[in-house]
Amino acid sequence: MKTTTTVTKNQVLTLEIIDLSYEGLGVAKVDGYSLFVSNALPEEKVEAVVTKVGRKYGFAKTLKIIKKSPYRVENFEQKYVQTGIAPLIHLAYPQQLQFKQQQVINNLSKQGLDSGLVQEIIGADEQFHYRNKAQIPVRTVAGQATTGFFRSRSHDLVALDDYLIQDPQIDTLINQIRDLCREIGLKGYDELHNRGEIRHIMVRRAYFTGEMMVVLVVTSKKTKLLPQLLQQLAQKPEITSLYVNVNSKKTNVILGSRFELVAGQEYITDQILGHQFRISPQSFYQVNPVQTQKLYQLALEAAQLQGDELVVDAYCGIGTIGICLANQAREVVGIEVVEAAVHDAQTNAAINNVHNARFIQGKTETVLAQWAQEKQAVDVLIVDPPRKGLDASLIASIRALKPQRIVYISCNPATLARDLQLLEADYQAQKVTPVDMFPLTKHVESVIALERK
Ligand SMILES: C[S@@+](CC[C@H](N)C(=O)[O-])C[C@H]1O[C@@H](n2cnc3c(N)ncnc32)[C@H](O)[C@@H]1O
Repeated sequence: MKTTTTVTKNQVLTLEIIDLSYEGLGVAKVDGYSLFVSNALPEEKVEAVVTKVGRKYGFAKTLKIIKKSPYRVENFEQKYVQTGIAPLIHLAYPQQLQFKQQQVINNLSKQGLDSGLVQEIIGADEQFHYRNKAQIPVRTVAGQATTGFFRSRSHDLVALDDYLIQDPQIDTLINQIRDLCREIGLKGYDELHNRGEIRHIMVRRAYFTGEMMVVLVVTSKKTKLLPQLLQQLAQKPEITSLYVNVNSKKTNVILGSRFELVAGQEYITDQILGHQFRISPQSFYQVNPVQTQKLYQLALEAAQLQGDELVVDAYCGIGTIGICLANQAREVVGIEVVEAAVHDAQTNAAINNVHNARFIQGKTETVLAQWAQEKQAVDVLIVDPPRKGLDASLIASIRALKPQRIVYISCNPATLARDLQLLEADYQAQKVTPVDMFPLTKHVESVIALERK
């Protein structure tokens, strides 16, 4: 039951932060009411002065925190919160990390797992401008093509020039393409009437080589003014690869199924841990190139390879993890559902002189169910699934295949905890290491080593 109160205006209260809750804000309880304090850590004590007392029950209606916040939320930053680009911008970086670490701990605890396994989160050196990929909507605002981000849970475009977390060279290129659309008279997409010409601009920039890929998502290839834009972009030396993707459907899905190369190469090339990787427009590629190397290093350590193992790299994308560890294993088999990514993986093995890796196109759950039936031997299994985690049937196949070790790379602590709980009868988690791949957002990645009991 809530106790009603005794506070008076100007009274100084000491708020004891008991938890990090809503979007990483510290929670303190005063007279049974929750108060949220930014930039505070659990067990911290924060001084606050009562500025207004609620009339009905006399509780502290507004409080002013006396401790100065190390991070100010200024007006211009609100748009990065409203658009979901940087929902944690109100938190100083150590508090962001603490929030993310707590997410992993809370999810494990909820499933009755040992949260003591959670190691200190690996932070990033760069909080801003780290993303190597952007998919930016183009709409017509006040009669001209405008680029930006949608306000959360809406399709109202907030116009932006600086996207805060993207590579600044990507921002520059997007702004240049937007300006060219304005000059030429190309219109942004009108989703209500399924009209207009340019729907999205997708840009990827390879961090280590500087190569850039542009995909213009258009409503029709026959748009009269489109060739003018393509011609101008084809002359830009910084664009290594230029594609058009046609999406004529009335849908929220960004990309259509058809990609047409307009100029340059079919791919861009980047490097990870000294290996070269070609990336096609349809393929998944990690978005934070600096943190990716730390993530993969952890995965390689967790695999503890001796040189004679058959390693399955499930959900392998363009083959990055398998190729980075191939020289420590007998054989690597990658499994990936997207055909273009499998082709990239095969090419990537060849250009890195990796001869003991092969890649299968298919769903991990289907391929490994077949392997389980055939009683094929797997020594080490690496899984790096999308946010929904592992399919229930895949868990059953893993238990039948009995790999000695599993390395689980997860981008969603809730599905990770669910899956660890399902594997618990046969596998002991050794440690769980969170990695901050996406500073300023609520997302957290983790690497987990599991050993067969
Ligand atoms: C989180 S990404 C990881 C890719 C890669 N390990 C990396 O680090 O770049 C997940 C990948 O799994 C693929 N994928 C999604 N569902 C799949 C499934 N059921 N079976 C195999 N691959 C799948 C996606 O296309 C994507 O390439």
